[in-house]
Amino acid sequence: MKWKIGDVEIPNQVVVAPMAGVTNSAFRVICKEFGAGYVVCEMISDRGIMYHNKRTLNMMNVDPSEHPMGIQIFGGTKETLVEAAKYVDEHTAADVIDINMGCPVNKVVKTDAGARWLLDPNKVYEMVSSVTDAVKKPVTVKMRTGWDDKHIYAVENALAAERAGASAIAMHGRTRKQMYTGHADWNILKEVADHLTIPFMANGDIRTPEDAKKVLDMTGATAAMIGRAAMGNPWMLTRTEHYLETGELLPEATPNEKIKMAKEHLNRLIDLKGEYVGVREFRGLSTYYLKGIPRSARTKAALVEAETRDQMNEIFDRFAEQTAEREMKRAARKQAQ
Ligand SMILES: Cc1cc2nc3c(=O)[nH]c(=O)nc-3n(C[C@H](O)[C@H](O)[C@H](O)COP(=O)(O)O)c2cc1C
Repeated sequence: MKWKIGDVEIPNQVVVAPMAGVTNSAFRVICKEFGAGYVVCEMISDRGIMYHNKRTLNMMNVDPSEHPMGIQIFGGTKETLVEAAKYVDEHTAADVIDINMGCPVNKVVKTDAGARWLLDPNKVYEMVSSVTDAVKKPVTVKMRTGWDDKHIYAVENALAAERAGASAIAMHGRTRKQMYTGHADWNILKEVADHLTIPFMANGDIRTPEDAKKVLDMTGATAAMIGRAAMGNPWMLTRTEHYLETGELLPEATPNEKIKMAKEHLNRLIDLKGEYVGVREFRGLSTYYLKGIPRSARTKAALVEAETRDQMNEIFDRFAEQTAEREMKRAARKQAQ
């Protein structure tokens, strides 16, 4: 099902959540190739943009195959967010500007950024309207449900952003205090979806294609925003898109497919950031590709210590051989029975 953020057409209901250290351009392109309708970059500091920090500006490079995509900014004051949004509007190829109102980490909320905004719907209105007034691209906001269970202003904050001219809202069904513990509360997401007239992306704990269908049916959200479940598993996006369209569940990727894709992801990250940084950033991501594959613990431990592309590739190749051998032995045993 197609939908729109402002005048930007999104071809389906599968959205990849912004994830720092994960949704850089290398991974976003992969997500697009695996069927995501819309992707959001990792959060980018408003001050980094204002001071033209080289690393920050590099984070905003957009590959032509990524569209439609959003660039997410975070910051603690209206003025700095407006300046950063204007920069994204005028100097980047992003289709959408997203404002982070969900980041729970101390370092961020201490500067009044991220989830700190959630404590005051009036401030949300004021800041979002200043941003929407200043830019041409559609503006969206990604929120959590509230600060803690005593300060849940999910509906108020979402409506404030809508009144302020936001073109869509995404909401993670946890409070700031929860961080990543407990469960995402899809009931609150339903309440928000019931009140909004602009498109709404439901987020939190969508782990399978069936979960995506369930959250869409239950909340009436426009799209399902998927974060952790896509890490090391872009097939989750293809499978979800296909399931939502047809009701048919495609098979999961085989270990061999996963290893091949991991190597491809590593190559693309190195193309983007060079071998030294690419390998180090891929250490943490590499293990997600092996999640759920039996006897991968030692391989994971080796990957997080690898120093070069060749070392990583050798580790992956050795593991692929071992897995294939085990598979052959199992098949032979089965035939002998
Ligand atoms: C490693 C990681 C980095 C994240 N970085 C961001 C970020 O930069 N901006 C943001 O709005 N949310 C960020 N999030 C939150 C996700 O976008 C999402 O809201 C959360 O993971 C819940 O969705 P999930 O259950 O599908 O993972 C991050 C989450 C993870 C796991």
